[in-house]
Amino acid sequence: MNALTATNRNFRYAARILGLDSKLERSLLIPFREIKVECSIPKDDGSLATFVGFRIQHDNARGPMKGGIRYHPEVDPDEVNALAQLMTWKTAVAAIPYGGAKGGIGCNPRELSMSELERLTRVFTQKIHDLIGIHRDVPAPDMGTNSQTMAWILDEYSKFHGHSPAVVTGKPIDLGGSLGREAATGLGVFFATEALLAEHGKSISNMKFAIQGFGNVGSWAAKFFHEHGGKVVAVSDITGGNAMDLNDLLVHECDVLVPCALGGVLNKENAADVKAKFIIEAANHPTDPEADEILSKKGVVILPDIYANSGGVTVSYFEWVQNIQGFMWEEEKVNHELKRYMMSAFKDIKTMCQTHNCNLRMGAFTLGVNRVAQATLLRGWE
Ligand SMILES: NC(=O)C1=CN([C@@H]2O[C@H](COP(=O)(O)OP(=O)(O)OC[C@H]3O[C@@H](n4cnc5c(N)ncnc54)[C@H](OP(=O)(O)O)[C@@H]3O)[C@@H](O)[C@H]2O)C=CC1
Ligand SMILES: O=C(O)CCC(=O)C(=O)O
Repeated sequence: MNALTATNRNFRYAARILGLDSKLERSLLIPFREIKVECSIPKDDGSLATFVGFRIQHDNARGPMKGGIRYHPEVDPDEVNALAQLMTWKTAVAAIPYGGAKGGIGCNPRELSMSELERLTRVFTQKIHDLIGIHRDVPAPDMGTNSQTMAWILDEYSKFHGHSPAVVTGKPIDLGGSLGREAATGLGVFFATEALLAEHGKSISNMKFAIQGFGNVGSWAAKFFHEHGGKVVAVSDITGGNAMDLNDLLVHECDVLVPCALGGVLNKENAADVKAKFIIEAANHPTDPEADEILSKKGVVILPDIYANSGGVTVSYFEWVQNIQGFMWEEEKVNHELKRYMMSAFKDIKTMCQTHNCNLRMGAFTLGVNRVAQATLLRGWE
């Protein structure tokens, strides 16, 4: 199922549980603004290459829009739309004062040199600079982008608007980045997993973990599970897994499966074969609604993306706050606050699950959607 269809379906289900007015539902579903730009750059050999860049700004009722920028060959408007919408519910679940956005460029960063990536990032920034901003829309890294990408955006944006470190998060520390942001999504995944397992009378120690994707999120999550006595029995990146086929990892014998790469990897083709008892959605929308149904019938507990991977955007918020305060926090404080936010969101999700007698995905969706709906109603439409 297409990522947008799947995300809309989850939203509509949550809206029905909450009894939202249909006009409000429609207003929350339609993105605030969709930006599509042509990005042409000279390649290192002098030839011309043209890419398409997107920034979808989904909702700003609760604050400036926030979300990563992805460089990947499969980036398309529907996927970016879905990811932007997920950011709106995620920032609300995390109780941080932001809306949601997401961006991306359809390109293969592995096939571009550093100088080509820099030119592409600068051209994209030139095309969107007047639509992003510290109190408008604040990008961050996602798949295929990193702190260097953010440094180029910051530099290009600052040429138009003056030095503006808070316009992006996930920056290098030397440019105003936050201590702890690099590890934050993985650390948040760890805190979230710890909270879920505790609910089931279990702990990280001695549980077997299979991790798909070994980039920023997957590698940090694996490190934290390992350091706390978890057994990481399988990992994979795009080139393969440790002694197994790429897709076999998802159905590998383990207690906890942690997808940390692309969306839609758990679908009706493989869901029945999943052996894990717990799935921690560190990636965005890794589970198709059809797989959701199959897995829940099997009794698999799924911790949804809009909570499980919210550690990244939470520490992005701390970075933005530090930039605005002009004061740098110690890493201990960042991690302590991250744990506090993750625990508090878990408690709020559980309350929604009890109130509405629903699973964790709908607990998180109803929590996020309700907060955004309330903010929208309070602001009004005049
Ligand atoms: N970075 C962040 O702060 C946040 C990221 N996320 C989500 O987490 C996920 C991962 O993001 P991030 O770690 O930043 O991205 P990275 O680009 O750092 O890493 C992605 C990883 O996935 C691997 N990969 C790509 N395709 C496949 C595949 N088909 N099978 C197995 N592995 C694959 C890549 O392999 P290779 O290196 O070989 O290309 C790489 O190891 C995404 O869904 C993202 O949206 C969510 C919240 C915050
Ligand atoms: O750190 C951020 O602002 C956004 C992270 C992100 O893109 C995500 O949570 O999916």
